[in-house]
Amino acid sequence: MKVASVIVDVPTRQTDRPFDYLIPERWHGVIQPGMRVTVPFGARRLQGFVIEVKDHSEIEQLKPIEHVLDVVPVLNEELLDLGRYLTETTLCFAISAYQAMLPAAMRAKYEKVLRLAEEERRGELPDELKSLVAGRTEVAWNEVEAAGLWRAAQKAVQQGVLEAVYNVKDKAGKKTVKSAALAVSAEQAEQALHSLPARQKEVVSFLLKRGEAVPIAKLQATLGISSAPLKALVEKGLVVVRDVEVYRDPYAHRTFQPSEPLALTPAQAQALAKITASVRAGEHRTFLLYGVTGSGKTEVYMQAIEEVLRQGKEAIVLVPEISLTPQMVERFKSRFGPKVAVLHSGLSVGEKYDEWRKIHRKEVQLVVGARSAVFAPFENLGMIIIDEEHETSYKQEEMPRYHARDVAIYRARRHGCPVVLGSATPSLETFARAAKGVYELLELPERIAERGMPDVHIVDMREELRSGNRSMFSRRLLDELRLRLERGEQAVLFLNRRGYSTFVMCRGCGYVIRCPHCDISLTYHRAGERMKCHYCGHEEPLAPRCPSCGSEHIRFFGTGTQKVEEELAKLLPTARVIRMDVDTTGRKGAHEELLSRFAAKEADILLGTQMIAKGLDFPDVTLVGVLAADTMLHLPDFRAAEKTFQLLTQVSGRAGRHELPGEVVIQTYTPDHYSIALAARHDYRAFYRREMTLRKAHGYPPYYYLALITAAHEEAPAAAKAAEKIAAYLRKQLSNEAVILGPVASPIARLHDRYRYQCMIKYKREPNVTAALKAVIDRYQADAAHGGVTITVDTNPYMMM
Ligand SMILES: Nc1ncnc2c1ncn2[C@@H]1O[C@H](COP(=O)(O)OP(=O)(O)OP(=O)(O)O)[C@@H](O)[C@H]1O
Ligand SMILES: [Zn+2]
Ligand SMILES: [Zn+2]
Repeated sequence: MKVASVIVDVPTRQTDRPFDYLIPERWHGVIQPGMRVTVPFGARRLQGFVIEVKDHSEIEQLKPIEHVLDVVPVLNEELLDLGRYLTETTLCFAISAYQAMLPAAMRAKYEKVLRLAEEERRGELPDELKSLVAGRTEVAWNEVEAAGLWRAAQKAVQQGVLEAVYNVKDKAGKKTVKSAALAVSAEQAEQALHSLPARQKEVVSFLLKRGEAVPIAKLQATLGISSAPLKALVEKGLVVVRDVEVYRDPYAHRTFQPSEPLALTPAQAQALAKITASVRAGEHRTFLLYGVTGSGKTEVYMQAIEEVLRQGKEAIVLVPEISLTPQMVERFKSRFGPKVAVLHSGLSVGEKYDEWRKIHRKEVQLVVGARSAVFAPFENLGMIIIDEEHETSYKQEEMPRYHARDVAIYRARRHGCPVVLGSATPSLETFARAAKGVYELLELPERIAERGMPDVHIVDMREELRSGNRSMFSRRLLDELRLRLERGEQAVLFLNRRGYSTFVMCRGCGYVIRCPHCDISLTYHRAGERMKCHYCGHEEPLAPRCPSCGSEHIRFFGTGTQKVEEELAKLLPTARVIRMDVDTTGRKGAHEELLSRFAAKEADILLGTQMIAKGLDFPDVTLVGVLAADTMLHLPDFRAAEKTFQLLTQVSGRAGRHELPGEVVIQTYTPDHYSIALAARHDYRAFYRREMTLRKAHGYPPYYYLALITAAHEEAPAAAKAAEKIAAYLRKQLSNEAVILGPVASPIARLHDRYRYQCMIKYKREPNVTAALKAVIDRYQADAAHGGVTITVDTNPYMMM
């Protein structure tokens, strides 16, 4: 008897375990762990992943597997284990973990076919398949299944004669081109040659030389012929025209100048040597490459990757979605050409699937991609790089709530290879580990070519107000902008809109009202004119006057890019402005187009949000302006200061990266705040020390662990009651050292028509915590089934809302 353990595609607590199914005889030896199947489940038929194949089961009367969806496993053993690890550490359902590893196309509607890999290999097909395939290049999966040719097909796929392809129903793009190929054998074609007219002869010789189908457009262009000779050849039966699949290549219209490795600076060489030593030794290590902006981290990555490829291994480079700019992609494409696959959210479902398939079939050795690229199904990993490792987008905010850094380290340990975390502003967690020697610190303390860091001027907006300037532009920033226009140089203006507009700040003195217990900003609630702490529930009435200076200018903050653009048009009517925000970059390719217009100097000022903070490298940008440094500083989030420091440093880093020196103007109401003052001085270490002291004092990471539990329901009292019950239960289960805050209304108190309440656990050593949280999920999700309350648990929260 052969039995498969299957994780079915129903993300609920009750179904979150393997179910056993009988493997029918015809699939013995065919079904392997990591394949997807369909199985009967109650009255339904469900998809699922086979995670184990065994010889018997405790269960009697097993139902058989109905269909097999894959010809070869889509998840290898390592990824199956990784799924178990994610289930344990993030408390997700196993099915969510496995789904997260596959491209969306494999969850979408598709039609599966088996396709001949190359015409020449038709002869290698086993006889029974040969007659089924007959003259075709592909056959539907159902046909193979109906003919009972399972095993033969699987073997042919493993030998590379056939390929299993999911034809995704994708509107985004054509995936075939009309191509011409010889319809007869090479000998027959050569014999026919001398009886052909000149033009036709050229075509046949060309096809003979190429030995494969050639797109018709290309054929005609290369030979400079009309369609007539082709038509004639088709009529003679010497040539066939057919649709040939091409990968949807989002970069097809681009040509990449090949780039050569640069001669490294001593600091770069030293960092590289450490990394490559670890690659060659095949040992797992985690490096922190801490290099100031413009210090040449990318060059170190690229040369380290070269070593990995020389070893015959593969590499993954993770880049935050937001900095996966055409510029960044270009650098890797130029260096590594067709060896690179690129994965990011701008690709259509079909394009992503094509890139994934290149990896699965080992046609590429390098992946550059956003968070989920960490699951790239390489089997011989030689290195994983995480660029801008401090970015919070590496944490997924839905199930499985994984952090790419943890997944990278898990995989690298398994493959015996290094992880390289790179940043100019490492996260506190990471720098603390490097300081303790858990990670190895590699430093690039200076910019390339002895270029200095840009001069940063802090402008006190309270002073502007006092001098009667009510504009969102300070006099200093406006003067600097004018100067750039005169000199024909470029400027980048940054407006942070991720900020919340509900903190309460005095425009007179910059004072922001904070929770006395948690050291985070209080949030303003219009109902009842109150201010609340979203960690511990502390609340107080809205102050009519500033508690610090007595001013009545206590107001709420926040303005949009569009308003800034309008004001710019008034103040600097001759300036050509490109605005980049969610509104102007929604269309596919818009992002790229706007940036290339700026690069071509079709504009003087690039005005934008987060999306312009990173990865950009323009030679003529000599001024960076930050319009409101405070917005992020006062998020109700204990990482607000860290995020502010990182953002200011990254934005400033866009200035003066080439010959021309750069200047930065930061406008703020709180010029003395350490995160702003230290960012202006480019002093990461001082910031690190200062922030660590505060984290320790208030019991936050990296000194403490956090877990966030959120209960949501259409009715507020139901959500609140569930959160209360959970808090009470956790207080009983955990030791006195664990602090359980709340329940309180979440900062985003209502989402998708559901009210949200949360509790936060702060703990240091709490062996019981995973079990307790699992129990919470079990108990309250069972309740939820009738009550409608949903519980989410985040064991390493980054979104504190
Ligand atoms: N060894 C080198 N010699 C000459 N130029 C170099 C060298 N290394 C890097 N560069 C160039 O220096 C510039 C800055 O490098 P890069 O963009 O890699 O910096 P970075 O550390 O990634 O910066 P950021 O963190 O701001 O993105 C690039 O234009 C790059 O081509
Ligand atoms: Zn004040
Ligand atoms: Zn509080």
